[in-house]
Amino acid sequence: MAKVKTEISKAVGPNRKFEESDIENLPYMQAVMKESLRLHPPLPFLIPRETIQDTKFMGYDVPKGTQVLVNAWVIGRDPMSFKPDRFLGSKLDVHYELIPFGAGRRMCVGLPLGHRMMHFSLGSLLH
Ligand code: HEM
Repeated sequence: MAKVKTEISKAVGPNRKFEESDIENLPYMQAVMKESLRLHPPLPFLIPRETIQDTKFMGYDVPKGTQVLVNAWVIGRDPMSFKPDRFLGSKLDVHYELIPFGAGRRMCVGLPLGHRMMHFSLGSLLH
């Protein structure tokens, strides 16, 4: 928390409000958000999907019409320690590195908006 506040103080200063354009200059705050989403995904099972045809996946037969859930909560529990630095320098949309918004061609189309809203809210609060 102290590290994010210091970063915001340096980038924004005391004489104006936090602005959306400040987000790109706050790499540590972005890393904190990624680490928080990894450990606490808002949609722990993402969005349920259904197979449209009989499928063989990693040796398993998955019949047509099967509901498929991805347990992002469990996937994001390893490692358990809160260490934002692990995300410094990474991009949110890197394939399968971070999956609270899903992955692949049906991943969240609202990612850019959700991403901005979350960072803007957190940045404004801490500033
Ligand atoms: C923190 C904010 C959000 C999170 C964590 C989130 C998460 C997700 C997840 C996990 C999926 C399923 C992806 C998959 O199956 O691979 C999804 C799909 C979707 N999201 Fe979001 N979402 C967020 C914000 C938004 C916003 C702000 C919008 C719209 C303005 C939005 C619109 C959609 C739509 C339309 C889909 C369906 C995409 C498809 O099936 O092709 N989401 N979201």
